[in-house]
Amino acid sequence: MYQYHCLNNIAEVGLKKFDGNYAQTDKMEDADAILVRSAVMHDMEFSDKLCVIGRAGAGVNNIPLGKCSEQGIAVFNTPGANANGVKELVIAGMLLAARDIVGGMYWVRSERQNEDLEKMAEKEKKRFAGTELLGKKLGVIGLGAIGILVANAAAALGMEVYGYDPYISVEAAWKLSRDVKHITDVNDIYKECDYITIHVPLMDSTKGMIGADAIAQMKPSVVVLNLARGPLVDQKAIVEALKTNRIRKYVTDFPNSDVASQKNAIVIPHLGASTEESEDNCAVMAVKEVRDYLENGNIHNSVNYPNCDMGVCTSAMRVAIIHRNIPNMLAKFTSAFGELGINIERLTNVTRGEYGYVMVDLSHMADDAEIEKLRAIEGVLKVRVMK
Ligand SMILES: NC(=O)C1=CN([C@@H]2O[C@H](COP(=O)(O)OP(=O)(O)OC[C@H]3O[C@@H](n4cnc5c(N)ncnc54)[C@H](O)[C@@H]3O)[C@@H](O)[C@H]2O)C=CC1
Ligand SMILES: O=C(O)C(=O)COP(=O)(O)O
Repeated sequence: MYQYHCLNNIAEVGLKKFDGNYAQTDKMEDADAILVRSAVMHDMEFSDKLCVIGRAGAGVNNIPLGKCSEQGIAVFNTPGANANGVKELVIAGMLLAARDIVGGMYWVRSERQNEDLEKMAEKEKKRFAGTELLGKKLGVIGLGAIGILVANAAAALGMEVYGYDPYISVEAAWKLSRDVKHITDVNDIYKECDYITIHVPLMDSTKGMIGADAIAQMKPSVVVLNLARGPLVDQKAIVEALKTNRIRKYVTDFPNSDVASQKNAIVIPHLGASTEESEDNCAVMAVKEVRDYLENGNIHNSVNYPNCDMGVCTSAMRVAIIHRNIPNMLAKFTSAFGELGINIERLTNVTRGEYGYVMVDLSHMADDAEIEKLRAIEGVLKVRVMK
């Protein structure tokens, strides 16, 4: 029986994918698996029992990846599962910035008892007028699951789309509309575009990517959209730009009081992935990944360990070993099984950066004392047994 713990609300349709071999626990220390959305895990301690963290979503900056890797805990996310939800909010964000729709709605509400409302609206509407998206230049920084959908949708709306992503995957490039102009210098986006939207993960290398230098190059009429993570945009620089009308609008999904206090900020309470569809997609995908890892040792969409798939185990026993990616590890494992007189029927060894992962299907069961011998090998971080 496996136990899982939820740090956030995870959609029911996903939790239902756990079968009778799983029970939910309120105690994190008892869990084999944790499911999480945006709860910040950096100060949490993890028990030796914990094997896997499933992030029902894309961003993993709330999870201490280094600590997890060192403790042999696999971390998964759900690539693309909420991308459409975010894309739709980005399009909504551009439309909300183009005309003062919200200001206009508040004005109507404030005058709702006025008998002359209909007539007054025709007089006052010029205060809320704006521009159209058609023909405007949109710069998309980061062409992953979300950036691609935004770029393609904007192109379909008649925008001239500039796309920048020096690390774009081949699969992503295939999905991109041929109308999107390939930009190799992000400064061209800053200089040329009427709308700029960022869709990169928050990492040390991307923190503050849009800062005072980038803003200084932008047109004063620019709308900057950040539905990726607050700190990707230097908060001091953007507040200053809003205060001095150096930019037209800042649309963000990440509220803080400095930004929310600015007249030209459109601030949303992190709703990008908060649609029924995205929540369901993420939960189902996360539970599927967690189950395949716990039951079969297979790794798909991990953000800290290499992918590995040996299907379902048909041998007497499967052993999965997370280890440091240093010389001679595989030889140590195979000779350990040899000394125990256990035949290896199938073996996969994959590595990613500092870590390696070995799965072996064995001809007969090893006992606990024999498995302990594997755990004692220097460089081994975690050993799991699946029968
Ligand atoms: N507001 C919300 O509710 C949501 C926000 N997000 C945020 O959006 C981010 C992106 O999500 P996805 O598109 O699903 O991720 P993804 O991993 O599919 O795409 C990220 C893209 O950024 C690119 N990239 C990385 N560094 C870059 C750089 N320095 N310059 C340009 N491109 C760079 C990568 O090559 C990749 O193509 C997430 O990491 C998360 O922080 C994601 C989902 C929901
Ligand atoms: O998937 C992401 O990166 C998100 O930001 C969505 O976060 P949430 O699951 O809505 O707390």
